Amino acid sequence: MSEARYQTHLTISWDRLHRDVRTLCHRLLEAHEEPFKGIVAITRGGLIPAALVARELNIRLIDTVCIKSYDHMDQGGLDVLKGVDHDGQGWLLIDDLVDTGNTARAVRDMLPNALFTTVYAKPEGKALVDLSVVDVEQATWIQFPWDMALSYIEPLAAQRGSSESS
Ligand SMILES: O=P(O)(O)OC[C@H]1O[C@H](OP(=O)(O)OP(=O)(O)O)[C@H](O)[C@@H]1O
Ligand code: HPA
Ligand SMILES: [Mg+2]
Repeated sequence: MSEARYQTHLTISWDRLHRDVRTLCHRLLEAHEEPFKGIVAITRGGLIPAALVARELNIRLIDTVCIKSYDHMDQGGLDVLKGVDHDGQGWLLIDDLVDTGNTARAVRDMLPNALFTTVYAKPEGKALVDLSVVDVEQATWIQFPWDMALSYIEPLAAQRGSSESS
């Protein structure tokens, strides 16, 4: 599957991401009194939310499941590079988003007893996670801040001038 299935973009700034992760942390603290044994971050996208959650929930033990599914917008087969040696009981599992749910399904099988959270969730995968913060439409591509850079843009009047002269 590729780019063609995405019709719109949702651009997430660092500020927005930080706010959405803090909302996730509030919900975790409200629902779970027992401290987590640690965090399992799903690389690479889960690493940044995992660091922010670790700070808010005062968690020092962080492990990873290393898995790759997409090459930019092109979805390929799942490539699991590293797992963990437990079933997730008492652990918090974190990814940036769930889209088709392919990654979530594979990681669920590896850690069936972890509490699985993502910051963003699309409908096809949402039921696979225990907790997510922001619902995003299936046909929307989420642009994360680590995949973007600030760049110069022409003033509107100059853009109009160039379109009128062409
Ligand atoms: O629900 P799915 O359709 O499986 O898509 C979601 C997964 O895809 C992305 O990871 P990706 O494989 O692009 O690797 P990355 O985290 O290293 O960017 C994202 O970080 C999720 O892990
Ligand atoms: O919408 C998305 N944005 C970034 N990475 C992704 N990997 C799967 N879906 C997405
Ligand atoms: Mg990922």
